Amino acid sequence: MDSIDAASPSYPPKILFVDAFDSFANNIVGLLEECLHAHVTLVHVDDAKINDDLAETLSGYDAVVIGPGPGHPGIPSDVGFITKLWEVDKEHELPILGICLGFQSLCLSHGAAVKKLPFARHGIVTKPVHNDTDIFAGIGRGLQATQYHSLRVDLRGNSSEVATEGSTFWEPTVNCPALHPLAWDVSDASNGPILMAVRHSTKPLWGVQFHPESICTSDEGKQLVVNWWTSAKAWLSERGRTRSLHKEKLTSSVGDGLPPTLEFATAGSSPWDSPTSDSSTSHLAGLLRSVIEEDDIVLRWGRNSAANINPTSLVDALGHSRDEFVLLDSQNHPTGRYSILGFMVPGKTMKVTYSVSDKTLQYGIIQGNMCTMQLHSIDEVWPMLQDALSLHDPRTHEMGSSRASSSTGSDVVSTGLDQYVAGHLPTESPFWGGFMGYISYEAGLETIDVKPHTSTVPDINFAFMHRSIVIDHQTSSVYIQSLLPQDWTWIRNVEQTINKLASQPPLPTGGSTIPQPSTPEEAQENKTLDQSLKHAHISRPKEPTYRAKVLRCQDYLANGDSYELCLTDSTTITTTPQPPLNPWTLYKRLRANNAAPFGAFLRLSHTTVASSSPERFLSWTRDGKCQFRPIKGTVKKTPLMTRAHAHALLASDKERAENLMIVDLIRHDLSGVVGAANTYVEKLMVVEEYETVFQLVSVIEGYLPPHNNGLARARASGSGSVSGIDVLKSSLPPGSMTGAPKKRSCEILSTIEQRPRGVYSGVLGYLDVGGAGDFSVVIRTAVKNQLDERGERGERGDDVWRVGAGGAVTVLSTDEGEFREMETKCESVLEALLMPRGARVG
Ligand SMILES: C=C(O[C@@H]1C=C(C(=O)O)C=C[C@H]1O)C(=O)O
Ligand SMILES: NC(=O)CC[C@H](N)C(=O)O
Repeated sequence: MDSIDAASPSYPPKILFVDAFDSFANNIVGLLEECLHAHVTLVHVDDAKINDDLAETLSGYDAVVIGPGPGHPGIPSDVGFITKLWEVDKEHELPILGICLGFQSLCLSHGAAVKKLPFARHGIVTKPVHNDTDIFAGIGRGLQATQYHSLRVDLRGNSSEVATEGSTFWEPTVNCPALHPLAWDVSDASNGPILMAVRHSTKPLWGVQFHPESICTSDEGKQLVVNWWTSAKAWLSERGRTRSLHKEKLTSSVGDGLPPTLEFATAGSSPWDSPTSDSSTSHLAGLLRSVIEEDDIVLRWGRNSAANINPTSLVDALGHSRDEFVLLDSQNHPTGRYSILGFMVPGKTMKVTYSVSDKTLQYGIIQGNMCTMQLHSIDEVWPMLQDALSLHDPRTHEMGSSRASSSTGSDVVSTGLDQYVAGHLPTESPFWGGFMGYISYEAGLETIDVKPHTSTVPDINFAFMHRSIVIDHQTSSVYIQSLLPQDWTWIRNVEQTINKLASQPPLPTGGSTIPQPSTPEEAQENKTLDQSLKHAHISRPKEPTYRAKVLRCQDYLANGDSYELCLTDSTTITTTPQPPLNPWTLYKRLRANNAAPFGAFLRLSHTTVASSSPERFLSWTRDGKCQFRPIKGTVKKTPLMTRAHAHALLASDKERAENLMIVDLIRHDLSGVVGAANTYVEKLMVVEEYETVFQLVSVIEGYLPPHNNGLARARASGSGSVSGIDVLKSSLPPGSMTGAPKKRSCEILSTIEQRPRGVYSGVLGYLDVGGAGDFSVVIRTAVKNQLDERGERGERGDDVWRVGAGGAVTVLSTDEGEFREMETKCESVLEALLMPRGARVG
């Protein structure tokens, strides 16, 4: 058998990373890659193959790192095969570093007790004391370390008689003679000293309770990892330990490779009865592509450079307000630069929906037959969407075009329109056409293998928009765009409408300075809206019930099952059929009273969404720059709440801890796809001001690696190069709506909330044919589903709107405080919907 000298400096270490389903694992992998240039293989604690053949697996590695995780090291399902690692025979022994749960498991297996802390430490940054030896050598006093734990290691074990043994901090106890304490947290008198690190006296085993990979752990965390590997290498060379080369790879399991079965919902002949002959193209993508008979995919577009148009006025002026359409409506914030409208075209637009509960995909061109496809999982949806987008990328066709005309490609003018601009696409426009719609929270749950409650709304709900209008509020430009052949008439009509609107006095744009409705029609619309809302029945979450749920969350937190739980609840507004409530008028009122950078109106496949979200989930540009903007930390605006006071409140341990946990979680989500080397935190916890609240916001960014970057690709999906859609699907549901670790937190929330969240807590936005995307987190939003649970219209025709709201529960929360926070968020929507336009104060 070939072997190599693992201790030789010329070989990068091969490290087996054992993940206990934590949401920080990829950050640790990144740290090992960065500090040690290590090749890291990530496996999960429940990996049956490794469990059965541990010794054999270990022979292919130089060292093992055991990561953090939810739960208790004494619970077999929480730690899986970790416990076996402490018992491997001498021949297969390897250096091991245990982090948090890994550390606790090491100590538990060597005689320590693991107990609940009186006050759990989640997202808290401490300065551990250490005596500068072993893996702490040369680290000095500068170490700041993030803690994420509810449990503590007690080297005195459970026995009270030995409580006085090991009375010095730095010596082993009678119970754990093999464990040498290396560091302590003595910052919190109510908890007393908490053990922060140990090493084994004879075996190459180390453990740390804190998280060296956290964004708030100082650079000394990296030094600690380097020190560990130096000691590990010394042990390996002393042992003459070599790893065998034929064990280089552990392959992850792949699907069964069966194609999905295709059925048609409607009997009889369909123009698309058979899937496309090109097997690399899905039927969905082929069907959509067949709408455009031309050979070339071309974006016809024009720009009006002098019109900062109100998008809602444009919808009204174009006469679309009662149709199905999607508006992404940005107001009042630098992040809300673009508003985007996507319109449906009979016989052309494709609708796509996916349902998590029966795993069916439905798609078809509107006014044509719908196809139903039974899928094995949601994983099959993404490549179909990707395919459809790629087939419509105008860049792949533009160069071969012979009909190039305008050399400027700029303003639409009244002559020369019957040509298209080739070789010159509007690169400043972030969307050229493509899918617009949402992905529900439950769809996100399916991606992380958590059983969802059955929801009545479609879980993926998109339409492929050939026609779109992009308004750049920063430059006051409007892009009118169509991927349909010979669509200049539409473009010209829109242009004329815009010119007409631009020549009118400006309409209100939102915010507290809004005047009363300016046109008689609008006044009438609002009057009718007031009448239908007058008899609306509002059912809010009950305070005692919600507060009890907060306390239940805190029980889970205290037990170590989660570090943060984003608890939510739902308020319903039921309106009577007469007079019918016009959702579009309702939305216009919402945006006027609660202006937001990621507002949206969507009417698509039986679902209506009126959103005033302040939060971007994820955006990515065509050249691959990804951005997450999680919000965590909320302070209500009142006349007495100054900016300075809000800053002070948002600088508290509680708010910063909430935010930190999500930043680390999102670094993990993003780096799992693009690699840690391409992931960075652009802004850490800055205060932003919105219509009714101050929020604490962080910005995490990264770059999609160039095509065929093996490392990132291998971790993402195992095939092809990575795209923004890979980042999107790997980051659902949004971390700011779940808590950390994501999977366990979602399972807990599902048992506490006992209902689906639906569109709320999902993401809403677009996937562009040129490869860009932008999605908000669906919060501060009202959602109406036209159908009841049986998929039928309710008997009396009542409309039920749901407004979800919640907040992150940590051990530092109070049940009353959390109830008030949920109420504040919910009321920001309810008041905006129910209050006459412009009546908001403060
Ligand atoms: C849960 C909601 O908001 C989320 C929770 C926040 C928090 O805990 O501070 C802030 C913004 C959102 O990520 C909501 O608005 O309903
Ligand atoms: N981050 C962790 O690994 C946490 C370990 C354990 N679940 C605790 O809460 O103490």
